[in-house]
Amino acid sequence: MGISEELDLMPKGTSLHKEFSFTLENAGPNNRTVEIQKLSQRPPLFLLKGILTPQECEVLMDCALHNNGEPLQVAKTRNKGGTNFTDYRVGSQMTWIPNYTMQGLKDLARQVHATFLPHEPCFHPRESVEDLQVVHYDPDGRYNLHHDATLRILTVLYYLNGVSDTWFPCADAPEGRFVKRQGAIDFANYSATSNTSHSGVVASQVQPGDAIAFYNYFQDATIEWNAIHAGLPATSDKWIATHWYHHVAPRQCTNENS
Ligand SMILES: O=C(O)CCC(=O)C(=O)O
Ligand SMILES: [Fe+2]
Repeated sequence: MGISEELDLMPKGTSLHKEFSFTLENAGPNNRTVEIQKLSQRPPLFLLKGILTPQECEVLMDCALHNNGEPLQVAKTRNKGGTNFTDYRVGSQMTWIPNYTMQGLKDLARQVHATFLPHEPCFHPRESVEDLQVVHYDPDGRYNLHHDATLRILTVLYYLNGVSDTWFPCADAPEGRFVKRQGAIDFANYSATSNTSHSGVVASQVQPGDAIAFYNYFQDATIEWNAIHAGLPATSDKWIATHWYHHVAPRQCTNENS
């Protein structure tokens, strides 16, 4: 389950290039060469330079804003009992773009899958990748520290307007850096504020159309807790889109799209 040997063995800080070929709603070139740079080993975290064009980002934001005429939903805030963290977004609105409704979106998802999950037994889009979630944060909106599990083995997060600042406080941290208690992580030492100095890795200074990809599980299907992350307070309006990939057990494979 999970990462290819090629991506796993890449030293941190190095890059490789992959060809992608898709067209989102006729908004951009078919072929593109994407630089994939490794930002950390634990979790395996990658920056994808220019996987979308700025024009394609506009198409996605526009689609999210006019989704069937429905307004974006305001994300709920849920207090997880304790004052240390709220496991939800603050100051944001979101919607979903079904993968089958936008030309090229399925192709994008399929090609990302082929690069990042080559060992998965098959690719059945309706089972292995969720629809595209598009989120808008107001200035100062944020997503407090959390882990994307369960079931989501790979997260691919597209930065649509060049505002990023996704923080991975435990990236490449020594074992035991985080504390896991009674099934929950103690996040007390990691408040997602903009004025602390940030340990680990912060995905920052991206261009519209750059993305990050990271694995939430080890190959043996145990959870990679070092993948916890937060969306730091947005410095201005922030737009992201996310595809979450799931493991598909072999018995679920069908011939369709496999
Ligand atoms: O906004 C960000 O930078 C992170 C978003 C995130 O972690 C999520 O949507 O699961
Ligand atoms: Fe997340």
